[in-house]
Amino acid sequence: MTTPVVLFTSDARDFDGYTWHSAPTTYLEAVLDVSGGLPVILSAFGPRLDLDAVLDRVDGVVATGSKTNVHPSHYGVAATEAMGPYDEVRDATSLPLIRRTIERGIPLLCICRGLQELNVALGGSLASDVQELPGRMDHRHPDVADMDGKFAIRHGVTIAAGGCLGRIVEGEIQVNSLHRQAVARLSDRLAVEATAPDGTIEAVSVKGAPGFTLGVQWHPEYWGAADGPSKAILEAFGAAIAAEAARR
Ligand SMILES: N[C@@H](CCC(=O)NCCCC(=O)O)C(=O)O
Repeated sequence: MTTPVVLFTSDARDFDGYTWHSAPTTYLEAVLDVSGGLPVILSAFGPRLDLDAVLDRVDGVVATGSKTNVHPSHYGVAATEAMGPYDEVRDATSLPLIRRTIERGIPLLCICRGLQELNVALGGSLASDVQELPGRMDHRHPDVADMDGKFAIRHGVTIAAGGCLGRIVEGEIQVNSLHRQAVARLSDRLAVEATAPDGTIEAVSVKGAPGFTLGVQWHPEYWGAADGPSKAILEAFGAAIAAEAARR
């Protein structure tokens, strides 16, 4: 069987006089090493892209995390500087990519910003600085310099029984947390798959989706091989992309 090919979203980052279309290596390596997919990064050229031309050639899609936030104009809210930073070329690529991937039944894994994009792409909205909302935890990463500290496992989430995620992991699991935005109005096309103790939606799936579709607010890619639930999620995505490769 040929190796499944997995498409990754990219961020537009300015460095050394260029704009780079890039994705963090942790997501790429987790899919390569745990899910068994060949990682390919999609350029963030938005409407200039023929998405079907690339989706004809892949077996899965990953929408990665990012420090940047989905531009609030995509969910009917006026943008402020405090709600940034933004990456509008990423939005212009990821949001239609997510919708078309779901329509075509191609396996889709959305992580952190990716979950937020999934909700917005399907008509939902986001809340900013959730740590400032009454009764909510601080979901931002710890104020430390090292990446292992930033991505440390540090709060529980309760998995909804019998759902897409519930068939992969059960009960309560421990996860890392590096976000200041979260789902506000959940798209009516999404089902809640996990919640944090403060009620923050931590995982979703697409109701009636023809293929594997999972969004998680935490980062299974970072401890992909070492952490049981993370590995189970990546392996379940691996099974879905392998089946897609065999079908295609
Ligand atoms: N920007 C959004 C999404 C957060 C996210 O994707 N975090 C992963 C990267 C975090 C980092 O490297 O600092 C939000 O803040 O909610």
